[in-house]
Amino acid sequence: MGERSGLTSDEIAIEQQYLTALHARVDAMRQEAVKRLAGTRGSDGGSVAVWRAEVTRLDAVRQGMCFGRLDMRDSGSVYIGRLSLFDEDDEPLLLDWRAPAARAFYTATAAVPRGVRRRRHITTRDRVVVALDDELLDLDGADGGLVGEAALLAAVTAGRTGRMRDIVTTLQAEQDRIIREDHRGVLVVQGGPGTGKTAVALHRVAYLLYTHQHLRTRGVLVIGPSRIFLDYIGQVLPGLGEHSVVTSTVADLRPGVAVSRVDPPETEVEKGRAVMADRLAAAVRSKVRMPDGPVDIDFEGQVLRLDPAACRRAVRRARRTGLPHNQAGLVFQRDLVDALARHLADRLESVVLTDTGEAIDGGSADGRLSEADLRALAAAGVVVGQDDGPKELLDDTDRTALRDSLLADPGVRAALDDLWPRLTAEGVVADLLGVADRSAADWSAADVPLLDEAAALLGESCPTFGHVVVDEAQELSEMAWRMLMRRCPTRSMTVVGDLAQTGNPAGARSWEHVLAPHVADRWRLARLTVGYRTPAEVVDATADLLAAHHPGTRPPKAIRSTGETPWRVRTTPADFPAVVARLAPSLNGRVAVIAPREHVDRLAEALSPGAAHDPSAEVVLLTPRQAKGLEFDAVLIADPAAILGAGPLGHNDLYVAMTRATHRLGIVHPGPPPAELAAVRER
Ligand SMILES: Nc1ncnc2c1ncn2[C@@H]1O[C@H](COP(=O)(O)OP(=O)(O)OP(=O)(O)O)[C@@H](O)[C@H]1O
Repeated sequence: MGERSGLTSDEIAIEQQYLTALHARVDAMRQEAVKRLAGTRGSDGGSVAVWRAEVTRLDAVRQGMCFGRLDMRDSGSVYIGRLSLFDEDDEPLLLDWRAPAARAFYTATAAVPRGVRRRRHITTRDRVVVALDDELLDLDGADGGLVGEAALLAAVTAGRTGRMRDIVTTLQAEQDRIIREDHRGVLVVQGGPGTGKTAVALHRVAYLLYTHQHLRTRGVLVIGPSRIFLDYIGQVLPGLGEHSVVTSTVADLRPGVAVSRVDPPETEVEKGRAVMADRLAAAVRSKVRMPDGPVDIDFEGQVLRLDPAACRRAVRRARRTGLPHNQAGLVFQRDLVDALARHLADRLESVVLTDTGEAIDGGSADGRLSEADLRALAAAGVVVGQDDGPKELLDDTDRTALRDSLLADPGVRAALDDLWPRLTAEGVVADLLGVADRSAADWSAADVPLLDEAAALLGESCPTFGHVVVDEAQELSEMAWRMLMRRCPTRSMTVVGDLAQTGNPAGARSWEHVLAPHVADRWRLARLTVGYRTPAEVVDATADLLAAHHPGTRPPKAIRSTGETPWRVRTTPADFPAVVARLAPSLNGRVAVIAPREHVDRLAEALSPGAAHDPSAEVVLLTPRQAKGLEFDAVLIADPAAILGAGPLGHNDLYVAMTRATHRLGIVHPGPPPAELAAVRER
C-alpha cells in the first residue's frame, strides 16, 4: 500500500474551504429546486415529483457528500463524492463515485497506480472536515491488497449503531469490481460472513441505477431475509441518493397474505420443492370437469342440452390457447355459449312463420312461437311482432345479443362454472394442503410461493422489475426462486449469499442447482474473500465448526484483530437464564443474545424488558434466523448445542450466530460444550 503523508492543518484548511464551496453550491441548487417546486403548483404531477425528488436527493447526500480526492500524476485533482456537481460555468467540482473516472479511487494501488499520485480520504462531519488520510502511490511499493487502509480500519472498528452504513468511502477493489459488473444475466456473489455481500449488493444497485437509466423506469427490487434486516439496511440506498428501490421479504411479496404460522422443517422442505409447481398445476387442471353424459341447462324456462362431446371439444380448444386457467375458462365459456346460442337459434329458426307471425312448422304444439321462445328472443333483444313478423329471424346482432344474454344468465353461468370453475389461489393451495377451513387458512412463509405459483397458473399477473437483488439468497427454496423469476423476466439479477450459512432446510446447497432450471448455465460467480466484520479472534473460534461441517471452505480473511479472545462459560440448565442475563450487558456496546427458539421465552423473561422485541435495544434477543445479515458489537451465544440440534442445518445457524460479532463473542452452555467449540477458551 502507499505511504502515509504527514498532514498539516493548512491542508485541512484547504479541504475545508473546498467543502464549504461544495455545500454552498448544493444550497443554491436546493433553493432553486424548492423555488421550482413552488412554481409547479397547479401544473402536472410529473414535474412536482421531479422537483420533490431533487430536494430529497440533495438532502440525502449531504452527510459525507465529498469523501475523497485523487491527485493525478499528469493532470490535476479530482474530488470524489456522492453526486456530481458543476459550478455555474459547468466546470466539474465533484465527481459521483459511480462515474468511470472515479474508479481509480477504489482500485489504484502502489503496484498499479492507474495514473494516481495521491489518494486522499476526507472525513467530514456535517460541513466540517475532521480528518484526512493520504496514500502516496507513486512510490515503489508492495501491494498490500487493501485500499485506504486507515480509513477502512476506522470504518470497521467504529461502534455499531443498529443501522447499516454505506461503505462508499472505503470500497475495496474486489468489491468495486463486482459493483460495476455488467447488469445483464445473473451474477452470484458468494462470500463468507462479513465479506460485504450486502454492502456490495446495495452499492451495485446505486451504480446500476446511475449507469442504466432504463432501470429507473423498470424498477429495482431488493429481497432480504426478514423485516428486521430490511429495516437494518433501510438507510443505505437513500444515503446514496436512491429512494425508488422496492425492498421486501419473499413472504411479504404478495399483498394481502399475512404470514402467521411457522412450519416444521420437514413441511418447509416439502413445500419448497419444485415438484410442488407440478402438483399445483395438476390440481388446477383437475378442477375442470368432463361430464359423462349430456348436461341440461335451464334458460328462460327452456332446457338447453350440452352434449359431452361439445364439452370435451371446448376444453381442448381452451387448453390449446395456452392461457392460464381463469382466462382459458373464458374461452371455454364462450365456446359453449356459442354452441348453446346456435342450438337456440336453430330451434327458433326451425319455426317457419306466416306473414301474420303464425308458425306453420315446428315450434309449439299450436303452431305459434311458444312463450319461452318469445322470452328468449326478447332477452336477446330480438323483437318479434305479430304484425311485422321477422323476415330475417336472427341477424348477426341478434345472435350476439343472444350469446350475451346466455352469458349473463345466472343458471347458464352456474352450469358452465361447474364444468370449468373460476378459481382463487387461496382456494387451490388450501385444497392441495388439505386445509379444512379455508376461510381460516393462516399461511406460513413457505405457503407464499405456493400461493404465488397458483396465482400465476390462474392468470394473475405480478409486478415485474428491471433488476432483482436477492440477499441471503441461500435461504430461498426452489419454489421461492420460481416466484422471484416471475418478477424478473429479463433475468437481470444480483444474487448474494453464502452456502455455509444456509439455515432453511429448503434452502440452497448449490447455486447451480437453484439457478440452472431458470437460466441454464447463463449465470456467473464472483467471490468475496476478505472479512470486514469479524475480527481474527472470532474467525478462529469458528474454525472447528467450519472444518467439521464444510471441509474445504475457507473462512474469510479477517482484516484486523481486536485482542479480545472469545470465551465460553459452562452453567447448569437451572442457572442458564440468569447467567445469560448477567453476562449479556457486561459485553458492552450493542449486544445480541442469540438463542434457539426453544429458549426465547425463558430468556426474554430473564433479560431486560424489551430485549425480545426491540431490535434497537442495547441488548437484543434473537434466534439465529432473525440474526441473519445483522451485526453487533458483541454476541452472546446461549446454548450452542441446542442451536446445533435444532434442525438438520443447525451447524450453519451456529456459524451465522457466531459471526455476527464485530468485537466480542461469548458463549454460555448448559452442560458440556459441543465438540466444535471445545477449543474456545473456558472462562
Ligand atoms: N469496504 C468496506 N469498508 C468498510 N466497511 C466494510 C467494507 N466492506 C464491508 N464492510 C462492513 O463489513 C460489515 C459486513 O458487511 P455485510 O453485512 O455486507 O457482509 P455480508 O457478507 O453480507 O455478511 P453476512 O453473510 O454475514 O450477512 C458491514 O458492517 C459493512 O459495512
